[in-house]
Amino acid sequence: MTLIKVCGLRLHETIHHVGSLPVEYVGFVFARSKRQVTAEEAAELGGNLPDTVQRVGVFVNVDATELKRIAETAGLHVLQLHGDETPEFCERVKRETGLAVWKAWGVRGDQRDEEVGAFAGIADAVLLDNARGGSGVPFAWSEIPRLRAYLKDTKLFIAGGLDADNVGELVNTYRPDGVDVSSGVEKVGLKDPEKITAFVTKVREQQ
Ligand SMILES: O=C(O)c1ccccc1NCC(=O)[C@H](O)[C@H](O)COP(=O)(O)O
Repeated sequence: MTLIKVCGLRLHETIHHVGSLPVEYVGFVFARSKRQVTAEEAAELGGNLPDTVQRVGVFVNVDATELKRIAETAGLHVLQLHGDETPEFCERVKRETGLAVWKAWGVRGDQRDEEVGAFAGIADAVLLDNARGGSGVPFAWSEIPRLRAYLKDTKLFIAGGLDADNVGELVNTYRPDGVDVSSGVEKVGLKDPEKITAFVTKVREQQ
């Protein structure tokens, strides 16, 4: 089964809707973004989710002490690190928080793509994304098999410009462990319940 994460949630109505769907993860963005929430807001929003849905915090280059503080306040299960965090930092944060750590990797970003292999066996998952998080733009999916080979058994999530129209092809062709969506389930900057349902339905149809 393909795991599904819906990211960038900010409103109670959307949380209720996502909580009623077969979705495994919701993401709260703590990085500077139009989707940014505070730890307190995330705690309140996340408190309305069923226990089956794990809460993922999205961070860019935040120090370990602040990560811990936000994770505890917001009740996070997973830390998604979207900046220049090293494998050593991921390992330390995992040890100190006891939480799962996902490393986001901007395909064809500042680092050589081969370096993603350094996170294999350290991060609980690697999330391949466009060079900039939350951009709504896909990267070249033809890169997926090559990058996956560096990751060995580490879980692979795909993000970046996914929507109900293209996720079926992605899942069918590349069989990632999980998919992550944000812009593709929005309408005029807000999460759209119909688009979220269409996305989840499309992913589940591929099983
Ligand atoms: O969503 C943001 O605004 C954001 C800002 C800074 C760093 C990461 C961010 N999002 C991370 C995510 O997990 C998104 O779901 C992922 O990048 C996919 O976004 P999209 O292309 O909009 O579907």
